Amino acid sequence: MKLALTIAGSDSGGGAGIQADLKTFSAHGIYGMSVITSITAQNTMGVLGIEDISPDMVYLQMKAIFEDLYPDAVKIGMVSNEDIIKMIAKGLKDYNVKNVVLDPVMISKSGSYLLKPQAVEALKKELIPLSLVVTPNLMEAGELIGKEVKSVSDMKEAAKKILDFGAKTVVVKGGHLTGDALDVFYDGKEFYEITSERIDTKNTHGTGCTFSSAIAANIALGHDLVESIKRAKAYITGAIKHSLAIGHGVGPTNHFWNIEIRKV
Ligand SMILES: Nc1ncnc2c1ncn2[C@@H]1O[C@H](COP(=O)(O)OP(=O)(O)OP(=O)(O)O)[C@@H](O)[C@H]1O
Ligand SMILES: Cc1ncc(COP(=O)(O)O)c(N)n1
Repeated sequence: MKLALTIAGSDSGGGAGIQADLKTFSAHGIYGMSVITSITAQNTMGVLGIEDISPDMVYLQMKAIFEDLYPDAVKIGMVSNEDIIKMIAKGLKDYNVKNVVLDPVMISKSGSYLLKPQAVEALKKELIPLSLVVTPNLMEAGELIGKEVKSVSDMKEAAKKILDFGAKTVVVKGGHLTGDALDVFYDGKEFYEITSERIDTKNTHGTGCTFSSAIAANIALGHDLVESIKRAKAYITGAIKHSLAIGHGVGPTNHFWNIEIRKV
């Protein structure tokens, strides 16, 4: 059995964060574990409140996992504040963690800050250098490099700059562009454009969480990075295609679409 860990925030509505990550791990046949950084009261319409977990408790969760159930890959999502970021970086170093997928979550689709704006520098300094792959969307890439990212050539320029912060590789996600859903992967040598059809739906809550945890799941399964990203892209495209029109706002991605039972 392969093991994967998500270090992220809880989404009570089940569409993003820890809940999306664990569903993604399960759908890949992987045993999922979690380190919760923050609890959000959230649904498809928005975030009602956020309560961060203490940095010591974040570290203790990491200790509990790394000293007993060492994961094959780790995904990091919402990290909320500078003290939590520093504690996660300490844990990753103390336990010599290598296969880290960092989704630099900053603002929810509904507009709430999931990372304090003043903590962006800590994220850059402490967590990016410990990551195998960083997966910013257009806005996050822009915040990281201090310049708007609006086109495929901007995405390539951003990927290069993010590599300079110490990431080993980067995927800049183009989910918020128009046209095909095009992401750019850069490994320091080659650029890859990863493209799928754009699905016409408003129900995209949790797409970034699902994509990054699918990359981690495929790494845990033993695939190389390019293959893991390709498989994760196929997975997120299916999860958006079958997304759920539930709740009154932006519905979530769906993880269990391939088994259908129909009375005939
Ligand atoms: N409508 C869509 N159709 C197909 N693929 C999409 C669509 N929207 C996003 N994607 C893909 O989903 C993945 C996640 O990208 P996106 O840019 O939505 O991330 P994100 O903004 O970080 O997500 P989140 O807001 O959940 O954090 C990318 O591979 C992107 O290309
Ligand atoms: C706990 C948590 N983590 C991440 C997201 C980002 O997802 P989205 O941008 O789709 O709202 C979220 N809303 N909540």
